[in-house]
Amino acid sequence: MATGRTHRPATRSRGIPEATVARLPLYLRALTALSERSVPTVSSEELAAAAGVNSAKLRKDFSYLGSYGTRGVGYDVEYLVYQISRELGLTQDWPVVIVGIGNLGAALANYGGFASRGFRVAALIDADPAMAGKPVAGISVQHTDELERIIDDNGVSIGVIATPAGAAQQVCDRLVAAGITSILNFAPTVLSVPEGVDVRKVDLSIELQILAFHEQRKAGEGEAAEDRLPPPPATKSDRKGPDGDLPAVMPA
Ligand SMILES: NC(=O)c1ccc[n+]([C@@H]2O[C@H](COP(=O)([O-])OP(=O)(O)OC[C@H]3O[C@@H](n4cnc5c(N)ncnc54)[C@H](O)[C@@H]3O)[C@@H](O)[C@H]2O)c1
Repeated sequence: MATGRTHRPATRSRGIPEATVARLPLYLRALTALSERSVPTVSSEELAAAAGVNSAKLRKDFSYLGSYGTRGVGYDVEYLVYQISRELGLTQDWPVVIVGIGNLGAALANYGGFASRGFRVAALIDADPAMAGKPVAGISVQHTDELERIIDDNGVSIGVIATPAGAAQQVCDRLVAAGITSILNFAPTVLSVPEGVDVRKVDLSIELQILAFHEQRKAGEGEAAEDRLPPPPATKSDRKGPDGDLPAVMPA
């Protein structure tokens, strides 16, 4: 559910548009589910439906990978899993540091989905001296004083920021100065980074606000539709007797 933009031009060096890159994880998730069910091949329509993407778009996306499928057979599931994983750089291990081990940082550290996708949590870092040495998800939390050494020792290139918003830019600057070139930011603030550093922002409250907008529109459409409807015809129960309740449809 990552949202936001990377600070990158619209196309990558190998000519794959950023929008295609953003859909590759969706295909990969759908393909992994098929692979786990030992499904050997899949049509573009089936895969598009499973990934929630338009099938013409999917075929165009796969053409960037040089994958065209076989007419009448579809795409080879295992090979596509490999191709997309390779394209996304998931065939290698990516050590990740999480900075800010509060509610969110601890939940992220405990999330098993990172490791299974090639993202190994190499270190947990927090500014609170009382946290230092405490085990979270089986890893001992280290103090921010150690940040640069930890990144260097572990060859980390991806940092996750889960600190309060007020601390995020300063943490980001230190991560970048220490050699981090990709940041996943959960703090509700916009980070400034130099050229060549990618930032992805995850903000659940923004997602909820977008849903609220759609809910409001649906409610508005419902009310407008009701306004357009002619009044329903009076039924027997509407026409209660003189000593009953008021009729729902008043006589003209
Ligand atoms: N993106 C989302 O959808 C989402 C969801 C929930 C929370 N958040 C955000 O995530 C952040 C963390 O939320 P939380 O509920 O875990 O907060 P929290 O208060 O439980 O944890 C914050 C942790 O950051 C540490 N910290 C503070 N300054 C630091 C610094 N300079 N360097 C390193 N560590 C530092 C604190 O010691 C604390 O352990 C907040 O910015 C919050 O708004 C985002």
